[in-house]
Amino acid sequence: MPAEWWNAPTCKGPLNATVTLPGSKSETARALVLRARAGGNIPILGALKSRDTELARRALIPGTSSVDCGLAGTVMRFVPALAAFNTATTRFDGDPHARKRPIAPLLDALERLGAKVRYMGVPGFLPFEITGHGGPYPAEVELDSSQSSQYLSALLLASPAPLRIHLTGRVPSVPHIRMTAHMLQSQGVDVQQLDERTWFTSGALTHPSPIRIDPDLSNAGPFLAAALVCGGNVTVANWPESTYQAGDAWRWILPMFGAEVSFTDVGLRVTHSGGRWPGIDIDLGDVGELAPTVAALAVLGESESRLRGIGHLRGHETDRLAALATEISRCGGTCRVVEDGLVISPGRLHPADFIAYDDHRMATFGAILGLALPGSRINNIETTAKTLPDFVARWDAMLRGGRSPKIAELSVE
Ligand SMILES: O=C(O)C1=C[C@@H](OP(=O)(O)O)[C@@H](O)[C@H](O)C1
Ligand SMILES: C=C(OP(=O)(O)O)C(=O)O
Repeated sequence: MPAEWWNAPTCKGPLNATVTLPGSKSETARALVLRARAGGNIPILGALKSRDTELARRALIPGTSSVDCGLAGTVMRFVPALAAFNTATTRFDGDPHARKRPIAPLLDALERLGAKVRYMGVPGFLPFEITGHGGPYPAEVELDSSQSSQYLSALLLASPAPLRIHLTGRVPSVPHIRMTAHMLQSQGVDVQQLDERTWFTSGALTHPSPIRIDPDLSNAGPFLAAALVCGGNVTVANWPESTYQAGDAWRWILPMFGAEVSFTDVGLRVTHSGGRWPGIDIDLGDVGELAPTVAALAVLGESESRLRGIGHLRGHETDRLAALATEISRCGGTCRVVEDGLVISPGRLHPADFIAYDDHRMATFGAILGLALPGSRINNIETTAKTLPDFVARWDAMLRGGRSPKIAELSVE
């Protein structure tokens, strides 16, 4: 456990802040894969630079034979799919917990498409080697998509040839699949959902075109949640009018906790009288990555909350259901893990030393609770750099009522 503990700041009064956020992790990961497929021939505007996206950039350098996935689901799912359609052998490994994240259903599908997979540790998990072949490839493949939407995104993003994908499980995180389809379509690929269980891609990128990345709306969550905990208002700048990001769901989730949400000239503004709201009953199956932030608000609620549809969070950066239950009880709340989610009840809350589990969203979960529980600390707050560099500076600026560190110009790469 890191020796460094971060003293989580508390609310000093109602907020009045504007927050700027860097680009979406999910959009950047897809853009980097598409650019690699186009031989580097796609300009990307406003890409995120964080641990996950730097790992993706390195993994996608032509000729790479050994890929460090870190703890990035996007790297450990998208890049093996690319490797299966190339003729070399590529080795994959990652952080200790990445070796526990599920991937076998995707690798099984890649084997059915002709790739050779050699597990070098526990079968079904990192580390492994993939040897691709130059085709021709089968035109259809079955995929068990129940554990992660990233398996289907990976096949759609990587396939160079027409492919029908038959899903044998329920797919979580549907907006992420739609984001994949939309970004492929913007490069001239014909991607269609043929029926509830079948997807089609035409494969070839026929019209490589520039990609613009919007701010990361999932990472907007903790900042917007602060407007509820402290009262006042927080505006996240440059909120897109239309988007496939999961975090756009904050617009309907936060009103369930009594927040007012509106668009201003600057972005999305969330206003709340502060500190009191009822528990909620919510299916987060489409937007599971928002669950830790929703859970933090549920802990502070005045009645029971149920977070449903998120059994697959057991395979995220950590087993998030177990981690949330442990951390909620650490600060005096009550949390029961059920098959598809969490039941959170009010308790006598007190400050706590929250553990981040190398999970950016568990770290920000602790930061939200820290606002309300003076004296709380979080170990390894730096783990937020997985998707949000400068989290602490942005959090402090928000609490001071200022603007976040400026993102001067959206860089083009
Ligand atoms: O494709 C993506 O960019 C992602 C898909 C989702 O994964 P799961 O479907 O595994 O939850 C999401 O939770 C993750 O943060 C990012
Ligand atoms: C599940 C997440 O990430 P990953 O892309 O590593 O799966 C997340 O960011 O909440």
